[in-house]
Amino acid sequence: MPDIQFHLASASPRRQELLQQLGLHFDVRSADIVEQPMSSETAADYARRMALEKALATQARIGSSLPVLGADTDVVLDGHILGKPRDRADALAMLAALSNREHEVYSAVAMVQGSRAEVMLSVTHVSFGVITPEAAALYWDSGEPADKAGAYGIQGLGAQFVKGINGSYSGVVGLPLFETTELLLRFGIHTL
Ligand SMILES: Cc1cn([C@H]2C[C@H](O)[C@@H](COP(=O)(O)OP(=O)(O)OP(=O)(O)O)O2)c(=O)[nH]c1=O
Repeated sequence: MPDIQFHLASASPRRQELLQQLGLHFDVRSADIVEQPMSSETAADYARRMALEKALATQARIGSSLPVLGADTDVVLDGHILGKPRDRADALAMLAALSNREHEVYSAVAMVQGSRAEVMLSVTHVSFGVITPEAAALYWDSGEPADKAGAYGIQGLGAQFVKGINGSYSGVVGLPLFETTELLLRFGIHTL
């Protein structure tokens, strides 16, 4: 096994898969932080802050000199942040709000090493077709929405609601690979 190049501060299996897609070597050291927007904090500032806090919390916990990567993905509707649903009712309300409309997905990635910290943000516009209450209930029963921002997964059954996407597909799934590659390069980690 080659030496690891950095630590991933995330429990998200999607983020691990996306980094593996680029052939990177890393270990997983998930961060446990409070994920709650501050009053009057914009979606962009919140996503950036969460990605950075995840990276910093893991760096402080493990005390490694290697870079640490954190990320955060949020669905944003009319400026309101939709994180992961609390329960079934919350998920059904999110899906009803997203039905037949366009929303944005804010996906931030942060890298820290020593006292150095950099953050990048990707914003993607996603338009949904109609989601009937019956379809939303069946979708919840599939188990897919429970651990995903906005209560959907574009990479799974949720793809059937997606009429169009303008931006970063990997960003919607959980880690914008264009920005991530740029960030890794800035810390001397090459993907090619
Ligand atoms: C919109 C969308 C989100 N998601 C997922 C990506 C993220 O895992 C999750 C958003 O929650 P996050 O809080 O960004 O991440 P997480 O709690 O899963 O993992 P960690 O904090 O440990 O890094 O939603 C999808 O998988 N597909 C989608 O289409």
